[in-house]
Amino acid sequence: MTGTYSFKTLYEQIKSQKHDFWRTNVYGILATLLLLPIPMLIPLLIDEVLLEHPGKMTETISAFFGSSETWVYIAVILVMVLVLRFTAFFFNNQKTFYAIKITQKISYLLRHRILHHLERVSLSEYETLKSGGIASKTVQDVESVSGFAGQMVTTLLSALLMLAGIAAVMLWMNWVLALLVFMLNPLFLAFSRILGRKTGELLRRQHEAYELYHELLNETLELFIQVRASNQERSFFGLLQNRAKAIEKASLDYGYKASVAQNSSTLLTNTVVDIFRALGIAAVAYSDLSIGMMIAFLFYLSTLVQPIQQLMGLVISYQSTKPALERINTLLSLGQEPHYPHEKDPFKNVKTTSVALKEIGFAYKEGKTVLHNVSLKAEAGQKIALIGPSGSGKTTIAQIMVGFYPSHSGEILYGDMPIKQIGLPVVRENVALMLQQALFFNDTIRMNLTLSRARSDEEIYEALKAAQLETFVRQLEKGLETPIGKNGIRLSGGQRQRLAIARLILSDPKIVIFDEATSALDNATEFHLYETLAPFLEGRTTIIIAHRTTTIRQADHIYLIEEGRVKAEGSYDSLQERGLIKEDFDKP
Ligand SMILES: Nc1ncnc2c1ncn2[C@@H]1O[C@H](COP(=O)(O)OP(=O)(O)OP(=O)(O)O)[C@@H](O)[C@H]1O
Repeated sequence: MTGTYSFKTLYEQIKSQKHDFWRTNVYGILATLLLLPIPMLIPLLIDEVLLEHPGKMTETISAFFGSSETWVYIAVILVMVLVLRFTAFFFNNQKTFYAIKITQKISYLLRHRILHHLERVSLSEYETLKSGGIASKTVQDVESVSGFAGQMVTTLLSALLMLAGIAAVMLWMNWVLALLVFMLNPLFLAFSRILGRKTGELLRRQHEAYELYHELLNETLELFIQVRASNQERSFFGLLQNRAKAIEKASLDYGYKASVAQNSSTLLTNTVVDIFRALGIAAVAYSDLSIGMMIAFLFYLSTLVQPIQQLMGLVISYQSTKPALERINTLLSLGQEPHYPHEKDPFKNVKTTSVALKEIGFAYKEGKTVLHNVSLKAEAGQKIALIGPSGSGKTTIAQIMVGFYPSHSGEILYGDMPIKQIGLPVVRENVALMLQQALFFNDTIRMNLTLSRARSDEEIYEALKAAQLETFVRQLEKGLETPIGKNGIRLSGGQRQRLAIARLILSDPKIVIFDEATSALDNATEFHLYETLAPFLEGRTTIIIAHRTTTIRQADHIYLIEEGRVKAEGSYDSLQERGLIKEDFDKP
């Protein structure tokens, strides 16, 4: 399911719901056919009853009911009209039900497609996204597109049929007037295209204003503490106020002009109806058109307004759906992670495995190489450490190991098997990357530990114990069900890191990569934590990225990374002898 979404895709999706599509149309057609004769029935009574020109209708009623009383004619026709109207009402409701079903299905399919695409979006493309934009695209724009689909399903066929039916009846009544009426139709549609283009552009601006507002609101609330600590509330909320004002202006522009467009089309159609009313009276005065027929003709003329306005509305919303589709396509055209087939499994039936990078070259942006021919290896069960100054490329190496940025040169091997034959989901299932800054859901301790996987309380407490957090959690009134707040705000920095470590233990990976994962702890706590973690890490390939000498001392082998290159490697003692280990790499 790749590629962009177009009107053709929309059409295919409507078509794929064949049964509901046909039900909508059959009910629509039935309702239209039932409503079609209504405008003619009562006016015919004028000619045949009031003006005493007996015709087919009165003859049939007399033959059927054996009475020529005026009230019988009126009552029979009234009952017929009411039966037709109520049955059409029932069919119209059925039509609406199936049309809404199609519309909602299209909304769902479209959201499903966007979410499916986002699920596998490449990290480099993800970094360009703003969450507010995604929210408005997946909510407002999807609604616009599915709303248009619904409008098309309900109105297109029945409006055309109604138009054709009324045209036929009017031609039969007075072909000159009818032809005049129908010659005006293209004018109506051209007029609505112009209106549609104008309002479509204004709607696009309104959506853009919403998107800018959502983006900033999301970020400001996300980083609220930072904003407050920097005493920048006034500036951020000031900017938000400006964006709220921009929404007001864009919505006023769109709301007003869309309503003017709507009123203009009503005005145009009403004006035309008025002109034809006058022409109808002229036709009675100067031709053989009867009064009853003229009234019927005028009723049809008023009825004609409905399908014409429906078609005009469709043309207008086609124009405003175009920008919504364009915006949705900006999401659908984001690059995705490559799909590597799962041909080999180096993690199967082993406790751990080796990991190696072979001549990795990588740039986030073209021309700005971050890694130059980096080669390194951790044998199965070995602990290696990556050290080096800030910005030298250590985190990038860790992220490349788990396939976050696949557009690199060189090879990544697990158990001597290339990552391209293992598949990214399998690698991530078995290799845990502990981030510098662990991220948490605004949910309970349990959910943040298990990430919704099924785990027993016993397993969870065991992991908490290994991460030295068991006593703390047991003392909490709600225990594992305690909510930790937005990004774990109700926990201390150290508790957050320990929670992340408990999560790691619970996921039982074959390889662990610590990217400065314990940097928020003080020296003694960190030392103690690695000591506690020792049984868990024992025999598991471990890669530690750290600044502190206490952390890297436990490594079997150390790589010194500088400016994206492996500058030196060896044991802690050998590097120290060469004067390559500094207590703090960021200090000159
Ligand atoms: N997502 C990104 N997009 C563009 N450039 C990036 C991105 N992430 C990192 N960089 C750049 O790549 C270089 C290496 O960064 P990296 O985070 O790998 O360094 P590091 O050695 O882990 O640093 P630190 O010790 O401070 O965490 C830096 O110049 C950084 O600015």
